[in-house]
Amino acid sequence: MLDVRALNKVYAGRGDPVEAIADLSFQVSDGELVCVVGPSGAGKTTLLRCLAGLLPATSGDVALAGEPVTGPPQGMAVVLQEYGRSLFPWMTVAQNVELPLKEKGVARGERSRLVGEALEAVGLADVGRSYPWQLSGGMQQRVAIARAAAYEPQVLLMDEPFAAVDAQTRFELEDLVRALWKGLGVTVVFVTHDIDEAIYLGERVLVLSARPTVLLEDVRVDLGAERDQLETRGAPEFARLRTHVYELVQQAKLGVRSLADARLTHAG
Ligand SMILES: Nc1ncnc2c1ncn2[C@@H]1O[C@H](COP(=O)(O)OP(=O)(O)OP(=O)(O)O)[C@@H](O)[C@H]1O
Repeated sequence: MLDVRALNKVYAGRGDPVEAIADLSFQVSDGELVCVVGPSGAGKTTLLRCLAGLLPATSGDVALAGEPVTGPPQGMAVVLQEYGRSLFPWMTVAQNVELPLKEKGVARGERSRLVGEALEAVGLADVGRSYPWQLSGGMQQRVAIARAAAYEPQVLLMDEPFAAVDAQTRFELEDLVRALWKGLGVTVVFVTHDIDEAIYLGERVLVLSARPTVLLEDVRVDLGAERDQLETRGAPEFARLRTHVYELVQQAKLGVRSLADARLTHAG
């Protein structure tokens, strides 16, 4: 579904050029949920923006379902951290969710059905007529997720979407993403700086090096399809994965740029 080959991104501004991404190649299959972690400034947001067609690559290719991504493709939806800025305050919740469907050319009756279903799916069936600013931060982020879900994208890109909500809400939203992912069969790429979140959510975790970014390891997460905040996070395999990914990120911060060079003190 997503094919990233030899992606390189250099920001060439007025000052010295900044090489954010050195060389990244990976694939995401149809219906997979892949998380991306790495040290701060590792180029995670840059990668997501290149995937979304919001930023041109300096070299290399990104393809969505075999088609090169040269601008924002129809089949993608993006959810960002700053829900406050991604919803229009003068539109009701339902109008916010409906807007991309209008732009897509979906007929009125179908739009109303999709908006209703999406708000229902995120547990906000009752607030369609409210305005975003009347809702809590967690609820606003649910609206942003409902808007992405209603659009029925092939690929959903999420950039630290839960960084600004409290821990309790964050757990609920993580379970919502897993439920929507399963329900919609959508392909998800989820960027986070939170290692536990990446492991809890993902089927794979891509661990990035520090800038300029390369892929340190593509870690497979075998925690089963059904995940539970208490049970899954308490499982020995979760602890093993967390230790492994934590060590990799620490090594990345020290400048390690390949798995072969990483000094991992814990087995596995
Ligand atoms: N528009 C820009 N012009 C120049 N440099 C930029 C620009 N945007 C990002 N960078 C630089 O590219 C590098 C990667 O930034 P990016 O925001 O992608 O990292 P990140 O991994 O998402 O960071 P964080 O985890 O802190 O959110 C950083 O060194 C950043 O300063």
